[in-house]
Amino acid sequence: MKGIFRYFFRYKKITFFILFQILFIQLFQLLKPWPVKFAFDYLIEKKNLPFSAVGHLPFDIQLFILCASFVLIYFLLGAFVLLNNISKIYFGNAILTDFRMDIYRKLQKIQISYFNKKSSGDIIYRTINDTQSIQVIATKIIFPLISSIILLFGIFVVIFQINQKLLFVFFLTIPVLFLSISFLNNAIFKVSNKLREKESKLLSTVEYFLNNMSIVRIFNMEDSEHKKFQTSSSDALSLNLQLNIFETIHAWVVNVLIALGTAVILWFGVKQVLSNDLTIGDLIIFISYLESLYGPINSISQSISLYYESRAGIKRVLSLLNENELIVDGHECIKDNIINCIEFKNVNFLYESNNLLIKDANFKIFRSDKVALVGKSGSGKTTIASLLVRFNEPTMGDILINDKDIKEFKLSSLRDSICLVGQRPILFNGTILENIKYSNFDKSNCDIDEILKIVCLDDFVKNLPDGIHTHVGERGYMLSEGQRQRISLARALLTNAGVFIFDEATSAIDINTQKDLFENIMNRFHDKTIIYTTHRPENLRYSDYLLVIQEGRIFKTDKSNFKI
Ligand SMILES: Nc1ncnc2c1ncn2[C@@H]1O[C@H](COP(=O)(O)OP(=O)(O)OP(=O)(O)O)[C@@H](O)[C@H]1O
Repeated sequence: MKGIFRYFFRYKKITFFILFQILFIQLFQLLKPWPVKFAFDYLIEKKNLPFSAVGHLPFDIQLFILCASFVLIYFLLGAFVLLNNISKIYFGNAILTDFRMDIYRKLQKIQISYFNKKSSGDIIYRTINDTQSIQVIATKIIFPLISSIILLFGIFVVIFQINQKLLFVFFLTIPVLFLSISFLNNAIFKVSNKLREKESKLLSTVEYFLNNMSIVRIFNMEDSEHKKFQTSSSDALSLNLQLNIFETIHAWVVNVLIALGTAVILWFGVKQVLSNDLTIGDLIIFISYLESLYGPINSISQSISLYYESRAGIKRVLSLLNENELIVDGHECIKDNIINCIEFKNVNFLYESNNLLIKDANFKIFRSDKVALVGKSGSGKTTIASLLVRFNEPTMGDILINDKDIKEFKLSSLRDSICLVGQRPILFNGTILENIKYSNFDKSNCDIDEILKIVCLDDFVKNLPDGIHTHVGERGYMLSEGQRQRISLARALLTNAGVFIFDEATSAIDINTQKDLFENIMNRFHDKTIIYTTHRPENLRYSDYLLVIQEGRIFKTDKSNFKI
């Protein structure tokens, strides 16, 4: 929990402002029944009010002042509550935003392999839902708890001053009220937690169907998916019903308990009034305070349940924040994105709990080399590519860029200089142009038309009704896989990187187009270093030499000596 208090300290001023408002709100809460008390104990008894400033004024003026102060108390109370709510909403949202931003920044720094181990749903849930616990802790636990303690304390002080004999009734009422409310609150929390689980299950059922629609249809699983949805829906419905019943019972029990407490106060109070130990006005204050006991007691009981619930959420978020599979940023820049030499020095790599995948890799790649990285499926080609852009770190050994440890370079500079195009093209829901321009277009030496020609997309784009402004749909699904791959390539080639890595980036493109594409790229970018992985023998010819991965070992060989 300590980890979250620093977020509170960031907003010290507003925290004190809220505490100041709470103090005034509780003061006005305590003052609420007092004008009525003075009306009964003084004016109705034809006595002057016991305040020197107003006690000598005519009766009507005194009555008017009493009525006006009654209205004024409610007016000021409302104004402070309004101010307090606005401040709390601002405060809660500000710390929530900070908390989420820290998580998001952290996510951007964690090694990519971490995300392969975790479900993305879990990470999204932690980032969006679990983080809300900090807002709950601030606005629904800490501040209400402070308000309730102040109010309870104030009530005790006032009652103690008026009549100590009746204080025992309060002592009796509070534990009974607290235990009953806590019992019911617990039941409500349990049901509402279950309801939330069911609702999130409902959401994942729909999400699963949307993401896997074709598989569901191919294997005729519609009925089974529909059943899953139906079960979660009816579970959610019955839990909703239970929740409403519990909430109604809660209100009912609280009202009855307060009525019981009031009855006891009336019993003893009336007797004391008759024996002149208590005034009618004091009795009114007692009854009014008894009613206002419900608010703080309910709030304390809710705070306890909420605390346990939020603690679980906060723990989950903090475990993400404390994740140490971090990629630490360096300080150096790669001048003009020029990489003269990439060197692997005794590099070993293994994914957590797997066998050593890369064993003692030693090789150098020089500026403008064209390198084919080959090896059978699962041999570690993509892994080598991911090490070069620091998506993952070597388990042992060093990667040197221009004779310096890769870790010394700023990640942004490294990734400006080495551009990776992965196996699966990733497009956004936008136009072809927007997708291509996602890269650092302003720094490019090429223009869009030239790049479209290089990746053999010019004719295709020209024939589209909206040309380059055609929308590609969600994840680019309105295009073929080969077209998506070529847009991904165009996006990369528009950068001013010194090294391009194409990880089977043309695997879905037909052989003839692929040939033109490779030739175009090798001609236009002859001065750049190009590393590409491939399973197609005909692609080897574009390389100067091969890097072959075999059983974890990497060796350099001439393309004529190698057969895929
Ligand atoms: N995040 C991960 N966690 C654990 N193991 C992984 C992870 N990513 C890849 N692997 C394993 O590492 C090995 C190498 O994977 P990699 O993707 O580098 O192979 P590849 O040579 O590129 O294969 P392909 O030619 O099929 O694309 C595989 O056995 C794979 O199962």
